Amino acid sequence: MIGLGVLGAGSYGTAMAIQLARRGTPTRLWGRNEAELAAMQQARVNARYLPGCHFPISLTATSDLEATVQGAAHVLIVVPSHALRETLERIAPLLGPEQGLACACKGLEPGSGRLVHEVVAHVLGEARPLAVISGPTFAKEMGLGLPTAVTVASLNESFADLIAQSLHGDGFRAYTSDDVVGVEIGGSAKNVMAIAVGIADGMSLGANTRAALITRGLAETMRLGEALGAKPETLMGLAGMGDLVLTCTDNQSRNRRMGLLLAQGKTVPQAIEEIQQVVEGVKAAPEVLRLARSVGVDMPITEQVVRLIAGEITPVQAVKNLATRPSKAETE
Ligand SMILES: NC(=O)C1=CN([C@@H]2O[C@H](COP(=O)(O)OP(=O)(O)OC[C@H]3O[C@@H](n4cnc5c(N)ncnc54)[C@H](OP(=O)(O)O)[C@@H]3O)[C@@H](O)[C@H]2O)C=CC1
Ligand SMILES: O=C(CO)COP(=O)(O)O
Repeated sequence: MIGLGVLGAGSYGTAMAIQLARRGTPTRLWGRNEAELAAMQQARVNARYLPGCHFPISLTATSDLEATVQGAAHVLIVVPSHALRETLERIAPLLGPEQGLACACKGLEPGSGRLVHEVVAHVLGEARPLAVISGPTFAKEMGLGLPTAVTVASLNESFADLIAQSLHGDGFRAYTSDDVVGVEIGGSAKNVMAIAVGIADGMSLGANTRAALITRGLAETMRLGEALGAKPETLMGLAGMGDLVLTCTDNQSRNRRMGLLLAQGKTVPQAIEEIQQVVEGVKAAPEVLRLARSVGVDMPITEQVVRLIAGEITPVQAVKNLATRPSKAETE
């Protein structure tokens, strides 16, 4: 049985490590806070980020990065997107040539707008196998072992299979794909849409508005995906529509909760302070919009979220701006 090293001991890194270990994969979970990781290893639970989800026997929590990377056949990175480059730079001197990387970060690099696979290529080159993992997967439900499905995408079919097989089983389904860009776009854009839907729900705009935003959010995500070479069926699948619906409709989503708090008149820093975990859509929104503009794609919902986050408009103005757009063909 191969061993995997999971980097990032927040809610999702912990849930991923639990699932791998549950399947019998010897798994080390690395986090940067020495005291917290020692406490986790002792208590067999991540009390801060994933309370109530107990560690299987083959899971070890540690703050020893070198041992985690060098003791693993392959490495799974589950830090927030803004910490991806720093994490890659830290592990670059530790990685062996045969080690593959999987990434479960849902976002774009702040500032550069690079997709996850582009950041990896920029730091480590393109020689080693790379997979990206995405889909409708709230950490808590995964950690509790409730049925869940994800997409594992890689241009290297056998690496996608290997990562999928390491996770698959016990009610957890891992599907494979070769559409890395589609999976990355789906995972990044849905967080922006969840902020939009949270705002609308926070303003009590009703179920019709929610359904319209989700559907038109999917339409603008698919336009962007198409322009970047993604397959439409990926964006209609788990990493697209699946995750969009999940994140937009359930209050486990931190992005949706951000929208709900913005609708109450809270500022972005106040909402982040209240949520206490990463809210990827805040940093992703301007990058998604910039990327869309660079390929000539119109993303009106994303644009309103960007302007609202920047403090340029209020939730009421954002709704008015969307509602007063001229009529057009639905499939345009
Ligand atoms: N939670 C979920 O349900 C899901 C999350 N994801 C994705 O997983 C990724 C991680 O999110 P999630 O686990 O939820 O976030 P959390 O906010 O739960 O945890 C973030 C973790 O990242 C760590 N971290 C932050 N910066 C660094 C850094 N520079 N170096 C090392 N570790 C760092 C934090 O450490 P510290 O505590 O020391 O600050 C913390 O352990 C995101 O891209 C998210 O979109 C994907 C699917 C589901
Ligand atoms: O990506 C997620 C579920 O698939 C988690 O969404 P949030 O980051 O909005 O909590």
